[in-house]
Amino acid sequence: MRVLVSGAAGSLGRVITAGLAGLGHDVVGLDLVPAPEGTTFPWHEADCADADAVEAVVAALTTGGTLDAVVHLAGVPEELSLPDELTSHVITTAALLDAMVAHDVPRLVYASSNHAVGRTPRADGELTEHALPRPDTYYGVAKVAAEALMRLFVDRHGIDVVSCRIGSFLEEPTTLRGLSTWLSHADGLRMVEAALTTPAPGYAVLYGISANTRAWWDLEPGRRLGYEPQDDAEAYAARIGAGAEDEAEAAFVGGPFATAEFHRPALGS
Ligand SMILES: NC(=O)C1=CN([C@@H]2O[C@H](COP(=O)(O)OP(=O)(O)OC[C@H]3O[C@@H](n4cnc5c(N)ncnc54)[C@H](O)[C@@H]3O)[C@@H](O)[C@H]2O)C=CC1
Ligand SMILES: O=C(O)[C@H]1OC(=O)[C@H](O)[C@@H](O)[C@@H]1O
Repeated sequence: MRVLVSGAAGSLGRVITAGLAGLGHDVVGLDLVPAPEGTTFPWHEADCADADAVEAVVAALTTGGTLDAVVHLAGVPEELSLPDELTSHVITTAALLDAMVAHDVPRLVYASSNHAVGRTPRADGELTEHALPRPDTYYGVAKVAAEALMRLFVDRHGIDVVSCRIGSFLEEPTTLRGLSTWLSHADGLRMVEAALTTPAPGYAVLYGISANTRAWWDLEPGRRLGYEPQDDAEAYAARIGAGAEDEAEAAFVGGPFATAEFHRPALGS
Protein backbone atom coordinates (compact mmCIF):
# COMPACT_ATOMS: atom_id res chain seq x y z
CA MET A 1 0.00 0.00 0.00
CA ARG A 2 1.06 3.60 -0.52
CA VAL A 3 0.64 5.35 2.84
CA LEU A 4 1.08 8.96 3.94
CA VAL A 5 2.21 9.09 7.58
CA SER A 6 1.79 12.43 9.36
CA GLY A 7 3.90 13.12 12.43
CA ALA A 8 6.50 10.87 10.84
CA ALA A 9 9.37 12.44 12.83
CA GLY A 10 7.77 11.71 16.20
CA SER A 11 8.09 8.84 18.63
CA LEU A 12 5.29 6.83 17.01
CA GLY A 13 6.12 8.17 13.57
CA ARG A 14 9.70 6.92 13.45
CA VAL A 15 8.74 3.43 14.58
CA ILE A 16 5.69 3.17 12.34
CA THR A 17 7.33 4.51 9.18
CA ALA A 18 10.33 2.20 9.54
CA GLY A 19 8.05 -0.72 10.33
CA LEU A 20 5.63 -0.12 7.45
CA ALA A 21 8.52 0.28 5.02
CA GLY A 22 9.95 -2.99 6.35
CA LEU A 23 6.62 -4.69 5.65
CA GLY A 24 6.88 -3.56 2.03
CA HIS A 25 4.59 -0.53 2.09
CA ASP A 26 5.41 2.54 0.06
CA VAL A 27 5.73 5.17 2.82
CA VAL A 28 5.62 8.97 2.48
CA GLY A 29 6.41 11.10 5.53
CA LEU A 30 4.77 14.39 6.53
CA ASP A 31 5.81 16.54 9.47
CA LEU A 32 6.38 20.10 10.63
CA VAL A 33 10.07 19.29 10.87
CA PRO A 34 12.56 17.97 8.30
CA ALA A 35 13.14 14.26 7.80
CA PRO A 36 15.48 12.68 10.33
CA GLU A 37 18.93 11.94 8.95
CA GLY A 38 19.04 8.69 7.04
CA THR A 39 15.36 8.76 5.99
CA THR A 40 15.05 6.83 2.74
CA PHE A 41 11.44 7.57 1.79
CA PRO A 42 9.87 10.78 0.38
CA TRP A 43 9.11 13.53 2.90
CA HIS A 44 6.89 16.61 2.96
CA GLU A 45 7.44 19.41 5.46
CA ALA A 46 4.10 21.05 6.28
CA ASP A 47 1.77 22.02 9.11
CA CYS A 48 -1.22 19.67 9.10
CA ALA A 49 -3.34 22.48 10.55
CA ASP A 50 -2.77 24.40 7.30
CA ALA A 51 -5.52 23.08 5.02
CA ASP A 52 -3.96 24.51 1.86
CA ALA A 53 -0.60 22.93 2.62
CA VAL A 54 -2.22 19.54 3.33
CA GLU A 55 -4.30 19.77 0.15
CA ALA A 56 -1.15 20.47 -1.86
CA VAL A 57 0.63 17.44 -0.41
CA VAL A 58 -2.28 15.06 -1.03
CA ALA A 59 -2.88 16.51 -4.51
CA ALA A 60 0.78 15.97 -5.41
CA LEU A 61 0.68 12.37 -4.16
CA THR A 62 -2.50 11.50 -6.03
CA THR A 63 -1.62 13.12 -9.34
CA GLY A 64 -0.57 10.25 -11.55
CA GLY A 65 -0.56 7.83 -8.62
CA THR A 66 -2.77 6.48 -5.89
CA LEU A 67 -2.65 6.99 -2.16
CA ASP A 68 -4.26 4.09 -0.29
CA ALA A 69 -4.33 5.51 3.23
CA VAL A 70 -3.28 8.20 5.66
CA VAL A 71 -1.89 7.32 9.09
CA HIS A 72 -2.42 10.49 11.13
CA LEU A 73 0.08 10.66 13.98
CA ALA A 74 0.80 14.41 13.88
CA GLY A 75 -0.23 16.25 17.02
CA VAL A 76 1.11 17.36 20.37
CA PRO A 77 0.78 14.42 22.76
CA GLU A 78 0.33 16.58 25.87
CA GLU A 79 -2.08 18.91 27.64
CA LEU A 80 -2.12 22.42 26.09
CA SER A 81 -4.75 25.15 26.12
CA LEU A 82 -8.17 24.17 24.72
CA PRO A 83 -7.73 26.24 21.50
CA ASP A 84 -4.28 24.74 20.92
CA GLU A 85 -5.60 21.22 21.50
CA LEU A 86 -8.41 21.76 19.01
CA THR A 87 -5.93 23.00 16.41
CA SER A 88 -3.46 20.19 17.05
CA HIS A 89 -5.93 17.31 16.88
CA VAL A 90 -9.21 18.45 15.30
CA ILE A 91 -8.13 21.02 12.70
CA THR A 92 -5.26 18.78 11.51
CA THR A 93 -7.68 15.85 11.17
CA ALA A 94 -10.17 18.06 9.32
CA ALA A 95 -7.53 19.22 6.83
CA LEU A 96 -6.52 15.63 6.10
CA LEU A 97 -10.13 14.42 5.80
CA ASP A 98 -11.03 17.22 3.36
CA ALA A 99 -8.00 16.39 1.21
CA MET A 100 -8.74 12.66 1.37
CA VAL A 101 -12.31 13.16 0.18
CA ALA A 102 -11.20 15.55 -2.57
CA HIS A 103 -8.63 13.04 -3.87
CA ASP A 104 -10.38 9.71 -3.17
CA VAL A 105 -8.08 8.44 -0.45
CA PRO A 106 -10.18 5.67 1.11
CA ARG A 107 -8.75 5.04 4.60
CA LEU A 108 -7.56 6.91 7.70
CA VAL A 109 -5.80 5.32 10.66
CA TYR A 110 -5.82 7.73 13.59
CA ALA A 111 -3.71 7.99 16.75
CA SER A 112 -6.50 8.69 19.21
CA SER A 113 -5.91 8.24 22.90
CA ASN A 114 -7.19 6.56 26.03
CA HIS A 115 -7.66 10.13 27.29
CA ALA A 116 -10.82 10.40 25.13
CA VAL A 117 -12.34 8.18 27.80
CA GLY A 118 -9.77 9.00 30.48
CA ARG A 119 -12.24 10.08 33.12
CA THR A 120 -13.96 6.67 33.07
CA PRO A 121 -13.64 5.23 36.58
CA ARG A 122 -11.69 2.02 36.87
CA ALA A 123 -14.45 0.86 39.21
CA ASP A 124 -16.74 0.65 36.14
CA GLY A 125 -14.92 -2.54 35.13
CA GLU A 126 -13.58 -3.49 31.73
CA LEU A 127 -13.26 -0.56 29.33
CA THR A 128 -15.02 -1.45 26.09
CA GLU A 129 -15.33 0.27 22.74
CA HIS A 130 -18.83 1.31 23.81
CA ALA A 131 -17.54 3.60 26.57
CA LEU A 132 -19.13 7.01 26.13
CA PRO A 133 -16.87 10.00 25.48
CA ARG A 134 -15.42 10.92 28.87
CA PRO A 135 -12.28 13.01 28.43
CA ASP A 136 -9.95 13.77 31.31
CA THR A 137 -8.27 16.89 29.85
CA TYR A 138 -8.64 19.34 26.95
CA TYR A 139 -6.28 16.95 25.16
CA GLY A 140 -8.93 14.27 25.69
CA VAL A 141 -11.69 16.67 24.57
CA ALA A 142 -9.80 17.21 21.31
CA LYS A 143 -9.43 13.44 20.77
CA VAL A 144 -13.19 13.01 21.33
CA ALA A 145 -13.89 15.79 18.82
CA ALA A 146 -11.48 14.28 16.31
CA GLU A 147 -13.26 10.93 16.66
CA ALA A 148 -16.65 12.64 16.11
CA LEU A 149 -15.35 14.39 13.01
CA MET A 150 -13.96 11.16 11.56
CA ARG A 151 -17.25 9.39 12.18
CA LEU A 152 -19.09 12.18 10.36
CA PHE A 153 -16.81 11.72 7.35
CA VAL A 154 -17.31 7.94 7.38
CA ASP A 155 -21.08 8.41 7.37
CA ARG A 156 -21.08 11.17 4.76
CA HIS A 157 -18.39 9.95 2.40
CA GLY A 158 -18.05 6.20 2.96
CA ILE A 159 -14.36 6.29 3.80
CA ASP A 160 -12.90 3.81 6.31
CA VAL A 161 -11.50 5.00 9.63
CA VAL A 162 -9.84 3.05 12.41
CA SER A 163 -9.39 5.15 15.53
CA CYS A 164 -6.72 3.66 17.77
CA ARG A 165 -7.14 4.75 21.38
CA ILE A 166 -3.50 4.30 22.30
CA GLY A 167 -2.31 3.64 25.85
CA SER A 168 1.38 4.32 26.63
CA PHE A 169 3.65 3.87 23.60
CA LEU A 170 7.12 3.29 24.99
CA GLU A 171 10.11 1.03 24.48
CA GLU A 172 9.25 -0.46 27.83
CA PRO A 173 6.79 0.34 30.63
CA THR A 174 8.18 2.60 33.35
CA THR A 175 5.33 2.88 35.87
CA LEU A 176 2.85 0.63 37.61
CA ARG A 177 0.07 2.05 35.43
CA GLY A 178 2.16 1.21 32.39
CA LEU A 179 1.95 -2.47 33.28
CA SER A 180 -1.71 -2.16 32.19
CA THR A 181 -1.49 0.55 29.52
CA TRP A 182 1.78 -0.23 27.69
CA LEU A 183 1.86 -0.46 23.89
CA SER A 184 5.17 -1.93 22.73
CA HIS A 185 6.84 -0.68 19.60
CA ALA A 186 6.29 -4.02 17.84
CA ASP A 187 2.61 -4.14 18.83
CA GLY A 188 2.21 -0.51 17.75
CA LEU A 189 3.28 -1.58 14.28
CA ARG A 190 0.98 -4.64 14.39
CA MET A 191 -1.88 -2.33 15.38
CA VAL A 192 -1.30 0.09 12.49
CA GLU A 193 -0.78 -2.72 9.98
CA ALA A 194 -4.08 -4.34 11.04
CA ALA A 195 -5.89 -0.99 10.89
CA LEU A 196 -4.54 -0.39 7.39
CA THR A 197 -5.40 -3.81 5.99
CA THR A 198 -8.57 -5.01 7.74
CA PRO A 199 -11.32 -5.26 5.10
CA ALA A 200 -13.99 -2.54 5.14
CA PRO A 201 -13.99 -1.49 8.82
CA GLY A 202 -16.32 1.48 8.27
CA TYR A 203 -15.77 3.40 11.51
CA ALA A 204 -14.00 1.30 14.12
CA VAL A 205 -12.36 1.97 17.47
CA LEU A 206 -9.74 -0.18 19.17
CA TYR A 207 -7.64 0.07 22.32
CA GLY A 208 -3.97 0.31 21.45
CA ILE A 209 -2.23 -1.65 24.17
CA SER A 210 -0.14 -4.80 24.27
CA ALA A 211 -1.40 -8.15 25.57
CA ASN A 212 -0.68 -7.02 29.12
CA THR A 213 -1.52 -9.44 31.90
CA ARG A 214 -2.84 -6.49 33.92
CA ALA A 215 -4.82 -4.94 31.04
CA TRP A 216 -8.39 -3.90 31.81
CA TRP A 217 -9.15 -2.33 28.42
CA ASP A 218 -10.92 -4.68 26.01
CA LEU A 219 -8.63 -6.12 23.31
CA GLU A 220 -11.50 -7.78 21.42
CA PRO A 221 -12.34 -4.75 19.21
CA GLY A 222 -8.73 -4.80 17.99
CA ARG A 223 -8.69 -8.57 17.53
CA ARG A 224 -11.82 -8.33 15.35
CA LEU A 225 -9.79 -6.04 13.08
CA GLY A 226 -6.84 -8.44 13.03
CA TYR A 227 -4.74 -6.75 15.73
CA GLU A 228 -3.16 -9.57 17.75
CA PRO A 229 -0.76 -8.06 20.29
CA GLN A 230 2.20 -10.26 21.21
CA ASP A 231 3.99 -8.42 24.02
CA ASP A 232 3.15 -8.28 27.72
CA ALA A 233 4.30 -5.55 30.12
CA GLU A 234 4.40 -8.16 32.87
CA ALA A 235 7.89 -9.10 31.70
CA TYR A 236 9.04 -5.74 33.18
CA ALA A 237 7.07 -5.96 36.44
CA ALA A 238 10.03 -6.95 38.60
CA ARG A 239 12.05 -4.01 37.31
CA ILE A 240 9.28 -1.52 38.10
CA GLY A 241 8.95 -2.89 41.62
CA ALA A 242 6.10 -3.10 44.03
CA GLY A 243 5.82 0.64 44.77
CA ALA A 244 2.20 1.58 45.40
CA GLU A 245 0.44 3.33 42.52
CA ASP A 246 -0.88 6.74 43.46
CA GLU A 247 -4.53 6.14 44.40
CA ALA A 248 -5.87 9.08 42.38
CA GLU A 249 -3.86 8.04 39.33
CA ALA A 250 -5.13 4.49 39.59
CA ALA A 251 -8.77 5.55 39.85
CA PHE A 252 -9.36 6.46 36.19
CA VAL A 253 -8.48 5.21 32.71
CA GLY A 254 -6.36 8.31 32.09
CA GLY A 255 -4.17 7.91 35.18
CA PRO A 256 -2.31 11.13 36.00
CA PHE A 257 -4.21 13.13 33.33
CA ALA A 258 -7.39 12.59 35.39
CA THR A 259 -5.96 14.19 38.51
CA ALA A 260 -6.43 17.75 39.82
CA GLU A 261 -3.01 18.74 38.51
CA PHE A 262 -4.63 19.43 35.12
CA HIS A 263 -7.64 21.41 36.36
CA ARG A 264 -7.62 24.88 34.78
CA PRO A 265 -10.02 27.28 33.00
CA ALA A 266 -11.01 26.29 29.47
CA LEU A 267 -10.29 29.77 28.11
CA GLY A 268 -7.89 32.44 29.26
CA SER A 269 -4.98 31.74 31.51
N1 LIG B 1 3.01 8.51 22.81
C1 LIG B 1 1.93 7.97 23.35
O1 LIG B 1 2.01 7.17 24.29
C2 LIG B 1 0.59 8.32 22.80
C3 LIG B 1 0.43 9.11 21.68
N2 LIG B 1 -0.83 9.35 21.19
C4 LIG B 1 -1.01 10.17 20.00
O2 LIG B 1 -0.14 9.72 18.98
C5 LIG B 1 0.26 10.82 18.17
C6 LIG B 1 1.79 10.82 18.09
O3 LIG B 1 2.32 10.92 19.38
P1 LIG B 1 3.90 10.87 19.65
O4 LIG B 1 4.59 10.25 18.51
O5 LIG B 1 4.07 10.37 21.02
O6 LIG B 1 4.22 12.44 19.67
P2 LIG B 1 5.59 13.17 19.24
O7 LIG B 1 5.52 14.54 19.83
O8 LIG B 1 6.76 12.32 19.52
O9 LIG B 1 5.43 13.26 17.65
C7 LIG B 1 4.47 14.06 17.04
C8 LIG B 1 5.03 14.49 15.69
O10 LIG B 1 4.01 15.27 15.05
C9 LIG B 1 4.60 16.43 14.52
N3 LIG B 1 3.56 17.46 14.52
C10 LIG B 1 2.94 18.00 15.59
N4 LIG B 1 2.01 18.89 15.18
C11 LIG B 1 2.06 18.88 13.82
C12 LIG B 1 1.35 19.57 12.83
N5 LIG B 1 0.40 20.48 13.15
N6 LIG B 1 1.64 19.33 11.54
C13 LIG B 1 2.60 18.44 11.20
N7 LIG B 1 3.31 17.74 12.11
C14 LIG B 1 3.04 17.97 13.41
C15 LIG B 1 5.77 16.78 15.44
O11 LIG B 1 6.74 17.58 14.76
C16 LIG B 1 6.28 15.39 15.80
O12 LIG B 1 7.27 14.95 14.89
C17 LIG B 1 -0.34 12.08 18.81
O13 LIG B 1 -1.52 12.42 18.14
C18 LIG B 1 -0.66 11.63 20.21
O14 LIG B 1 -1.75 12.36 20.75
C19 LIG B 1 -1.94 8.81 21.77
C20 LIG B 1 -1.84 8.05 22.89
C21 LIG B 1 -0.57 7.73 23.49
O1 LIG C 1 -1.87 7.56 28.83
C1 LIG C 1 -0.69 7.56 28.51
O2 LIG C 1 0.16 6.91 29.11
C2 LIG C 1 -0.25 8.40 27.30
O3 LIG C 1 -1.40 8.86 26.62
C3 LIG C 1 -1.35 9.88 25.73
O4 LIG C 1 -2.28 10.03 24.97
C4 LIG C 1 -0.26 10.87 25.80
O5 LIG C 1 0.05 11.37 24.53
C5 LIG C 1 0.98 10.35 26.45
O6 LIG C 1 1.79 11.46 26.78
C6 LIG C 1 0.62 9.58 27.71
O7 LIG C 1 1.75 9.15 28.36
